[in-house]
Amino acid sequence: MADSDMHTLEQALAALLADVAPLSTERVSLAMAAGRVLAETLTAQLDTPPFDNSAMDGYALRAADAGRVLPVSQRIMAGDAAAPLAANSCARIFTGAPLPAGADSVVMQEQVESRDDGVYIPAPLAQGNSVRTRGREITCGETLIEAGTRLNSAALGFIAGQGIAEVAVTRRPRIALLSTGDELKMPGETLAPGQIYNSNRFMLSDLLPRFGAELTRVEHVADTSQATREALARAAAETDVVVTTGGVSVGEADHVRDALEQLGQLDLWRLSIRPGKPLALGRIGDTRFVGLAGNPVSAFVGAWLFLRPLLGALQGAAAMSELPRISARAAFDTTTAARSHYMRVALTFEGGEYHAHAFADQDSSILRSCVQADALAVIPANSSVSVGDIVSCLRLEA
Ligand SMILES: Nc1nc2c(c(=O)[nH]1)N[C@H]1C(S)=C(S)[C@@H](COP(=O)(O)OP(=O)(O)OC[C@H]3O[C@@H](n4cnc5c(N)ncnc54)[C@H](O)[C@@H]3O)O[C@H]1N2
Ligand code: MOO
Repeated sequence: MADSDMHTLEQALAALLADVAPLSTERVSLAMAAGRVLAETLTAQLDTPPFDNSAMDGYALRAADAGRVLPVSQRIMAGDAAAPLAANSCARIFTGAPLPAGADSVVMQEQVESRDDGVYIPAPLAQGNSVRTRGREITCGETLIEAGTRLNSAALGFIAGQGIAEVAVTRRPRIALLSTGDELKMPGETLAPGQIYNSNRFMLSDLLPRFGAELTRVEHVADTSQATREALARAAAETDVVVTTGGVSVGEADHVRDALEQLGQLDLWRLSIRPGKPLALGRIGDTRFVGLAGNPVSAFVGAWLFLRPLLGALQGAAAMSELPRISARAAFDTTTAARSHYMRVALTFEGGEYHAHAFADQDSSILRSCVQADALAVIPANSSVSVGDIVSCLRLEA
């Protein structure tokens, strides 16, 4: 097959995402919602903060009363209900405590002088000083968080601040991870001559749940056409996405594409990208199929470039369709041929700009090149890059 038969990354992504609809929704308690994608737009149910309150430990008063000694008429802790402020007085108040009716400002305690008959509060004092007003963060009825947002730690806290205990989220995509290759053994087993350990299984078992997937089947498949076909059929029957590693190239033990074509359809094969050229996309019934190339770097990069957007689309998370992009100054030289190169780079920030440092050996079998990587520098096909050139980088953020 000629290089001209290869598909671009953009063509492959378009084919992969063309008809993906978000999965069904379920309600989960907020404690279980971390990393999930919101399936409803949440509306604020109350003003936060729900009442005017003090930003400081100090004294609450009418700003117009500053510049004299005021007796302390009450003491208000966070969690107390405050009585209205007595005329010509101030209230001892602590951070988060409600402002008493009649007060319009707070002075931190470091700025007052204690006297026998009260506290001297210096003038001038601005109305609203050190007061956090009701609804400053959000008011009842405003949009709290949009549907399609992946819930991060701050979002969970923000939602909790509204007293919301349960949210509707998209069901996690069920995924089967099948490794192929008779040369593979599990860590802990003894290697016979010619054998190696299964790296992809451990790498992807960690990575795919970070993209929101639930791994419901993880298994190894023997290199025969029958075993491959049976394993794909079993996996497709119970999952939303079947992912395989290895067996998609042109070797005599590469049975994955044949099995896929017998059970379903191959939508696209062979990409003009490095690493990951033999990547195969397809479907078995309603189940999506992604066949990652077996070289560990190819599987790693393929997961970031294809499985993250696919899992994002299945969860209704638009922001997952593309990795965040930054510009960086190359700290390496390179030249590409017919395939665009997704180089693994470590980013540093010096002199006001990012610098991309490429691991020296960028072969697709060298998983070590990914261990320190925090981005993929995208080098277009048939181009060259010299030290100091600006390159576009995709950040590896799940
Ligand atoms: N004649 C050709 N040969 C190859 C081509 C080609 O176009 N023509 N493409 C090369 C490229 S590029 C890649 S990438 C590989 C991918 O081939 P497969 O996807 O079929 O993968 P395998 O042959 O099964 O394995 C490739 C390599 O990776 C090792 N491997 C596989 N699985 C694992 C695992 N789970 N953990 C660790 N290592 C794994 C495997 O032992 C092989 O060394 O094909 C080239 N060949
Ligand atoms: O496409 Mo392969 O992943 O370069 O070695």
